[in-house]
Formats: sequence, C-alpha cells, structure tokens
Amino acid sequence: TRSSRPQRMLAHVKRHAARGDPQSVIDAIDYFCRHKEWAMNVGDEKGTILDSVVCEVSPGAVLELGTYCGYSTMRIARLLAPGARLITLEFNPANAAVARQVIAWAGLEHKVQLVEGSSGDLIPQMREKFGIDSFDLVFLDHWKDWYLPDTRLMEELGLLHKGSVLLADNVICPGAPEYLAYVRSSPRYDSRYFKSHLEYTYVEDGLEKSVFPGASAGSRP
Ligand SMILES: O=C(c1ccccc1)c1ccc(O)c(O)c1[N+](=O)[O-]
Ligand SMILES: [Mg+2]
Repeated sequence: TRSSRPQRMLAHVKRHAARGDPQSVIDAIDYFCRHKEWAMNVGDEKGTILDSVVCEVSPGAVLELGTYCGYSTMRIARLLAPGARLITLEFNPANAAVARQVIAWAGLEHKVQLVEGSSGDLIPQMREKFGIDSFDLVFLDHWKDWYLPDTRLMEELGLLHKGSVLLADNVICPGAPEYLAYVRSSPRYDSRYFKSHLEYTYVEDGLEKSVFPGASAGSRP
C-alpha cells in the first residue's frame, strides 16, 4: 500500500539527518514540509517562540498534547535540563509509531515518554501511572476542540500549579475560539498572544501563552 506522509517524512529524516543530532532532524523535517509536502508540525517560525517559552519556564515536567511526528516533542526535549521529563500523548497509533522513530533518530528517547491514547482518558492517569504531581508547562497541539475540555480537566485534577504555563498552537488557524475566550476572560489566567503564521505558510496563526496564577485566583476573596 502507498506510504503515508508521516512515513515519507521519516524516510527523509533517515536520509538527510544525522543520528543523535536533534537540530539536524528538526531542519530535515522543516525542509521536507517547506519544499516537498506540507505537514502540520508547529514549524520553524512558531518553533522559535516555543523554544523561547521552554527556556523561560525551564520546566521540570512538561505535558504535550498531540505528538504527531514528534517535531515539537524534539524542540522541547532538546532544551530540557537533565532529569526533566516530557510526556507526550498521541491518539493516532500510526503517527505515534513514526514519532517514536523520529525521537529515537534524534537520540532524545531518554527524555520523552510517548503514550498512545486519548488525552481525556490519559490525563486522569498522570499521577498514578507516571508519578506526576503537576506540570510546569503544557503544550496544546491536538484536536482544537479538545483544548478547553482538557484544560478544565487539568484544573479540576490539580495538575496545574501557581505559575504553570499553557502554550497553545493554532489559536487562529485552524482556531480554538472557545479555549481562547476562556483563557482570555478567566481571572484564572494571565494570557498573551504571540502573532505568527501557520507553519510553512503566510496565513496568520499564533500561539497563546497563558499563566495559571493559582487555583485561589478568580475565586471569592
Ligand atoms: O487541524 C489541523 C488540520 C486541519 C485540516 C487539514 C490539515 C490539518 C491542524 C492544522 C495545523 C496545525 O498546526 C495542527 O496542529 C492541526 N491539527 O490537526 O492539530
Ligand atoms: Mg499545531
């Protein structure tokens, strides 16, 4: 049967990127998506914004919702301090299989735990299965109408602490209007929009960075 786009992307990585060199894997994927076949990685332009937020937060525990082929997983993992952990959730088994190989090619598998399944099912298992108490940074990049319900779930489960940062991709294109309205209006978040472009295009898109000031904020004094 015909190969999939993620499989062709992986073949391009194996042909053009150096094992154990995350930047060369990132560059190979960007080249493939810009010059051969568009794909929905966060990309190089929004990727530099993601990098700057990761460096600013210097998180000990990161949750990524939506692994896809592992591009943003690598961008985050390559910047993590020794001992810091990244858990990434992917719903689609075929994409997860490609992502595991991309992450391994970059030599970052020891920093990443890739879990297959639905975020709605897995988020409630974070404590018991992964020993995570709370997340310092969450990168939301999965189905856009799951951003809000999953955020509410993390709040209710106490997985966000004072200062936890939510960084959401695609808040303009394809868009996450309910999520955006929530984080921008709720007294629970200090939210800021980083204007950019949809990966590998001139269409406007951007990342929304929302800092959780603590569960007490927004409740009755
Ligand atoms: O939903 C799409 C999409 C919709 C239609 C066609 C192709 C992709 C998309 C586009 C850009 C993204 O950065 C992204 O994360 C996604 N996604 O699926 O999560
Ligand atoms: Mg995206």
